[in-house]
Amino acid sequence: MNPFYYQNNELFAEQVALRNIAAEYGTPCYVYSRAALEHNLLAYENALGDTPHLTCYAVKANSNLAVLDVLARKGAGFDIVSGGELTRVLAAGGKAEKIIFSGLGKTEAEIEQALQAEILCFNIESEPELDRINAVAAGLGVRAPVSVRVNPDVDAGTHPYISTGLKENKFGIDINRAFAVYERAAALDNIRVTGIDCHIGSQLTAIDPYLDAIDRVLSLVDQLSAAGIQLEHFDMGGGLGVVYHKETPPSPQLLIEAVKRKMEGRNLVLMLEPGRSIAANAGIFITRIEFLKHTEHKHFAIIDGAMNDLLRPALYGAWQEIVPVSTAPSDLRSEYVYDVVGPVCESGDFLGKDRELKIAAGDLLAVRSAGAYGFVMSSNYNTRNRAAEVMVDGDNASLVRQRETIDYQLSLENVLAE
Ligand SMILES: Cc1ncc(COP(=O)(O)O)c(C=O)c1O
Ligand SMILES: N[C@@H](CCCC[NH3+])C(=O)O
Repeated sequence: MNPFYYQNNELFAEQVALRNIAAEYGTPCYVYSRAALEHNLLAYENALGDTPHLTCYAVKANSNLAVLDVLARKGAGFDIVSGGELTRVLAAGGKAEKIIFSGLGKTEAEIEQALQAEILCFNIESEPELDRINAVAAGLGVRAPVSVRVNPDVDAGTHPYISTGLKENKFGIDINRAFAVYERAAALDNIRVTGIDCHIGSQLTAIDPYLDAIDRVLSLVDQLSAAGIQLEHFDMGGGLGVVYHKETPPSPQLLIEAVKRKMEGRNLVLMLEPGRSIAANAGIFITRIEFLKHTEHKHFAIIDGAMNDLLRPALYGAWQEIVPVSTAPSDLRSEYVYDVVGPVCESGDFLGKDRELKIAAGDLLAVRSAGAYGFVMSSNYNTRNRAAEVMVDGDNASLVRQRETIDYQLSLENVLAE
């Protein structure tokens, strides 16, 4: 499903022209489609069918309250990595019993907050973390439900910065060490061992790395079972890729069918942590061209959006499609191969390089597939206000996060008394 389409030379989000959103809420601005979010979650739910499962949306991909609310209403669980994300999910109506807590640096306060909320499970990533959770649970007089995130040493075949399942990565517990950790965990008074987890990376475009990882993890599940440690769930993580450019990722359906075959005959609830594959193509980023700058060597489109708004191109050299919001014929537009750059004082501040565009100053551009790891990775670099976020639902557009103001930014800071 693509909720962003052209009609009469105008780019729409569902039934709302992006030009109207820009006029009302200004630019730069993120726009999300409710229907696409729901559709993307349902793709997993339909593929899982009556398999016992829980789809836990990875909140880090896009944590806007309206996004969480839309997914919670459709029954999603949530994968969180901080106390802040826990607060967001609960504020958006997510159910504590459908929350799993991932991440490798959980603080005592975060653990306590999650235990008090009675979340479903902690995915632990180290032995000191296990001990910390045990101690905090003891202080509260409860048993903490725990699953070990195993690092299966599988190459996910993705960008090195977002590959997580190799032994040199900081994530998870080495699969060769995991058995001993389970034995220790099972013996702790305030820990209840409930599951096993692995997440090997993000933007995966092939099924095989998942299946390799699952084989390794299931063989550990069998060893544990033989030793009397019975697990209730297997969490396969997230990571399924989307189409940004020429990638050909499998659909959730294909992936889930292959995973279900591996899981056949096992009495394990299947858990998932998809982020990007739910949010990325449900969002678009709109920005206005301030100036066109033509030099002897290059043509630049200087826009009002920047790396502080959408970091992926600068951080990973990521390619995201950039299209004009209006394609109406106009003699004012000049056609060149442009670098689309922001006003931030860094040469790495670009949203796209070498893009063939027919544009004029004042035009709006849209960056596709920006719903995941877009706004959430934005910053105030260069004292820029973070962008507005808008959600479209049919023919209605609502502001779901107001543009920051300079007063707001300065209100967080103080000067010394003298
Ligand atoms: C533990 C964990 N779960 C889930 C995700 C979500 O990944 P993705 O957005 O690629 O589906 C991530 C990010 O890679 C993660 O680190
Ligand atoms: N931030 C990354 C994905 C990180 C995945 C988190 N574990 C991206 O934009 O592609």
